[in-house]
Amino acid sequence: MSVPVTILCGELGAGKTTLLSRLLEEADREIAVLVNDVGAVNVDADLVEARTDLSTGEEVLALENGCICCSLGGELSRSVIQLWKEHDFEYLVVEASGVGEPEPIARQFVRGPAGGPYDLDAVVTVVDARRFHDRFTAGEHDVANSSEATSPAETLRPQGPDETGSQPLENLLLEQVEFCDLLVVNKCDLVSDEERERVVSLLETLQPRADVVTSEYGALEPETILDSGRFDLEAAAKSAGWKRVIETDADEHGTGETNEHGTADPGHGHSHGDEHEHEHVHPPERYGIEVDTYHRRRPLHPKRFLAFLADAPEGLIRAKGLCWIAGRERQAITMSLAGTETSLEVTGRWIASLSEERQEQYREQQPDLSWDERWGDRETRLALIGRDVNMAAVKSRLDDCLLSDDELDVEWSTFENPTPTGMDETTTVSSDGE
Ligand SMILES: Nc1nc2c(ncn2[C@@H]2O[C@H](COP(=O)(O)OP(=O)(O)OP(=O)(O)O)[C@@H](O)[C@H]2O)c(=O)[nH]1
Repeated sequence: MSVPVTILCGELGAGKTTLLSRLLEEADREIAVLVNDVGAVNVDADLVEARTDLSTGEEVLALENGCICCSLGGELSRSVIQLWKEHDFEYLVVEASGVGEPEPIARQFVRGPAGGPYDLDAVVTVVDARRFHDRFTAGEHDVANSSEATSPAETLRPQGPDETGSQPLENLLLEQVEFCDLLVVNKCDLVSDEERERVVSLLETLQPRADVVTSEYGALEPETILDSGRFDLEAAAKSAGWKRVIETDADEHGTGETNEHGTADPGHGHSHGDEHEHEHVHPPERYGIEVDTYHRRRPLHPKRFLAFLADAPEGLIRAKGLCWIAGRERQAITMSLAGTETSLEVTGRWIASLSEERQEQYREQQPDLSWDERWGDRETRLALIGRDVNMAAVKSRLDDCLLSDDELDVEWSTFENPTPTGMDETTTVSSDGE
């Protein structure tokens, strides 16, 4: 029988090790642990080992070569298969590095060789309630003095992949939230009841599919974490709140031409009574959290768009989707804004930039593909999630970034354009003035 696995994610210091130590103390079964910590390999392993009854401690295995997600190709699978062959245990917990993306790790247990002996039970993300609150839901008075506008030149940071991947930290944090089955809001002793509720509410918007539990020092019943049977790769891959918002928008407003600028302004894609409604989706007015979409079929001016990102509206917590930037007629660029950081990454190619023949092939395969006579599939379609933010003003500022009629007629390649060109290339922009 395959061994169930729980993957434990969360930012550095969120309380993963604390939770795990309690789990090992309280669970009445043999649990093996795979620990991986960037730059501090073994520290956690020692800690966990010291707190468990395992006589040899051998069941705690540390990946020596750094980040799980960077050595995914082989080492993770090899390690867990070796562990399974050489030891006798009933459950495996993988404590993922605080900077890893959970999805590739999860895939190893579903599609990779580790899928044989193991069965992924759940991906659990631990959130530091205090830090999450301060980072993403701070009220106006908290952020008032951090809003000095900075020029894009000062804040642009082109990045390549390094040991933390190519993503800014806040983006990774939200990706860990958006790809999981259970969210543990830890360190609740450090927030007020209202702050806690605000965090929970925001998490439910960012990730409507996950269950949310709160804790202090990771004090949870083992059964909350283990044997939940929650994991479903397809559902997890589609579950991020921003993806649902975009899908609902596309479903409701179709794919065809809309009004001036090709605007498909959907209002709120998640209102109650909507047939696309899912469990946990809550009224937008709760704690001032709002969800909206932005859809235009007109390119963004690179410089104005970057200036907007460098001075992003304070209440905008999450914005994600594809953008069409003038001068990048081939590159479909994914914009991912998380808190004060935005990454722009080339994640594909517009079909409209392919040969006629290939375009036809693609369009036959995707009959629902949104297609414009003039621009093909090029468009900007973003999900917007914010708190106490004037969404109409956000969209109006985005509209100011679109090319004017006059600009549509000039050569777009003459625009100064620091946005990425190559596949997987990323440019990051920070709006916190750092
Ligand atoms: N106040 C408070 N402190 C906590 C809580 N949970 C954990 N801590 C403390 O926070 C610090 C970090 O906790 P860890 O469990 O090591 O966090 P981690 O997520 O494993 O951190 P990394 O291994 O660095 O990724 C430790 O000093 C813990 O004692 C909590 O609920 N409240």
